[in-house]
Amino acid sequence: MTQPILKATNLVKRYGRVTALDHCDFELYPGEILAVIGDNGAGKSTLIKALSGAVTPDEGTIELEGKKVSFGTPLEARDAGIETVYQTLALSPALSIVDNMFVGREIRKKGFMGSALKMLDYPAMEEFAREKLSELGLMTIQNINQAVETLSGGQRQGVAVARAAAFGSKVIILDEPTAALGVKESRKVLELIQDVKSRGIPIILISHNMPHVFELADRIHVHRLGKRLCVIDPKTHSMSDAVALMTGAKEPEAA
Ligand SMILES: Nc1ncnc2c1ncn2[C@@H]1O[C@H](COP(=O)(O)OP(=O)(O)OP(=O)(O)O)[C@@H](O)[C@H]1O
Repeated sequence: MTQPILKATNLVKRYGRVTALDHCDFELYPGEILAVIGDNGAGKSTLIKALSGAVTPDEGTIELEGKKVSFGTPLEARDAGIETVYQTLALSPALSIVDNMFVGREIRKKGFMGSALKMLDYPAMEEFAREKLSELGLMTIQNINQAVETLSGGQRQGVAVARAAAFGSKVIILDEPTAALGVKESRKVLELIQDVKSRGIPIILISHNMPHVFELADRIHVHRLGKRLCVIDPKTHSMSDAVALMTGAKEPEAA
């Protein structure tokens, strides 16, 4: 079998007397969409935070492309090629689309103007943003200098996913990408996720929306009580199987 691109073994994370991750294993394979499902409080967010450098696990190991990694901050994970789009979108509403795409990694002008005066190369940034948005079919956004607060929820999510796809060279993590969206907007974001997958970037999708999970996922990681209970194939399991496993109404052997 191919090597996982991202793998975690025996992750433990405790918050006082709460064990949010209880010897949890995880694998993401190249090119796949892996959904992570689980009841409220099962530990999905903590798992994703551990994989993306937002929390440091107390025990366990994480490997990216077969190499052990230990991220002290989300920035370190990002630099290693893991991009996360959080449910509470980390976009700055008052800034433009271009500015949001480049926050923290702006392109400087070449030579002295860039290195000493720290002047930004706006034309280059605009060109890059336009290219990335149009690659993902997001060019219905007319003006990339418009403030993000003037966009619809779906368009905002689109910008956040495009940013992740533009910079996330190895793994993209999407935390509830359709949670706040209407039917039409969700549809666009689902298509966008398929587009990102077709570019060969593997995706971890955390979602409570079973129809969306079953539409997109190649495999489904079922999380219960702080650990991976099982991985199911959406082609051979039903949504009610998944929910029963998630809630403990059913055990994996009987699934
Ligand atoms: N910063 C924290 N401090 C204390 N306890 C925490 C913290 N973060 C998470 N927990 C606890 O860890 C457990 C797992 O939480 P987590 O948010 O990972 O679950 P989840 O599966 O993502 O839930 P949801 O679907 O509701 O978002 C919960 O009992 C939660 O209360």
